[in-house]
Amino acid sequence: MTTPHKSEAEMIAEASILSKALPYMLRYDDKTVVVKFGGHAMGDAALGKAFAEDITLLKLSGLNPVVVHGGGPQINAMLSKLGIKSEFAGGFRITDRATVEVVEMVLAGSINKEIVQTITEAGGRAIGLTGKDGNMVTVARVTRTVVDPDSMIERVVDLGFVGEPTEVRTEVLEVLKKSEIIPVLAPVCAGADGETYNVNADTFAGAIAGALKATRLLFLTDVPGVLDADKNLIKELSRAEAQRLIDEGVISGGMIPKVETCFEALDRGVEAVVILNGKVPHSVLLELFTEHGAGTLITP
Ligand SMILES: Nc1ncnc2c1ncn2[C@@H]1O[C@H](COP(=O)(O)OP(=O)(O)O)[C@@H](O)[C@H]1O
Ligand SMILES: CC(=O)N[C@@H](CCC(=O)OP(=O)(O)O)C(=O)O
Repeated sequence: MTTPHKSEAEMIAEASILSKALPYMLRYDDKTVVVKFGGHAMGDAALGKAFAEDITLLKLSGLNPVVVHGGGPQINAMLSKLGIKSEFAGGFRITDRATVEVVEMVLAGSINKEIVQTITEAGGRAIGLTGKDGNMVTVARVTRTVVDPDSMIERVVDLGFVGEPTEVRTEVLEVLKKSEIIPVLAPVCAGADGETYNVNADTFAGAIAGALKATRLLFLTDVPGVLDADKNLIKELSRAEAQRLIDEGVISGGMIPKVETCFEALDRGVEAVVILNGKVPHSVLLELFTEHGAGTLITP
């Protein structure tokens, strides 16, 4: 392949674009950014490669990126292949013993290692871990209260082996921060009862970002951000508006734990959270290293 000849003006224009990243690199130098890569944003090899390149570039630029991944659609595909039925309540998968085994296999086994490998191919160094490793995240069993938007009747749902982080130990992540290695975390954790728990990846990312007092928590999903009833992007979302949209059913499904996590993470000391479209190539770089902030910004 031959590189097309470029004029001096074109080369200067390229250098000028690169130099525009400098103020952002200085702003985020040594800062922790937790990036949650949702299962809906994955699936396309080119997008995965662009994501891995962005994460590698962040680490080499002096930031401390921590990747948390989901894999809901991939778990669905494996469960249906195995003939196991699955249901959600309030955005959380109702998880019996057979399901939690599949969740661990898909998240910690295939998806985690695939992301690690893609980062390696991009020139970075990554290590795949779950909440169990280094006793990083312990969880307690949760139930979920679901409100029917038509009748407004509340019911409590037992979710089975679904956990909520109760304690986060950051030692391993602190060691990795000082190294060249990027942590890639799968939201599978142990409970104090010795059982394995399925943790929603958004909830897990929020707990990690809170414990690390991250400067930014980015949620990469498959929509431009939080949308209103007319499907328009909400550029900045307040706590009161989020609650109203959840109560009205405008925010539903997987967007509920995402939005709830945003506010919990801010309460724990995260500076700002952004929900953005991970289907846009290099969305992480665009969000952090350019002035083109996209998506829904959530600040205290
Ligand atoms: N108000 C809303 N704005 C945007 N997306 C919403 C809203 N309510 C529900 N959703 C759904 O939330 C989905 C994103 O959450 P989720 O399915 O958990 O994705 P991910 O795998 O990225 O975590 C969107 O694809 C959309 O279908
Ligand atoms: C309890 C619960 O719902 N766990 C999720 C874990 C994966 C996840 O959250 O993946 P996404 O980020 O792609 O949605 C699940 O079983 O689907």
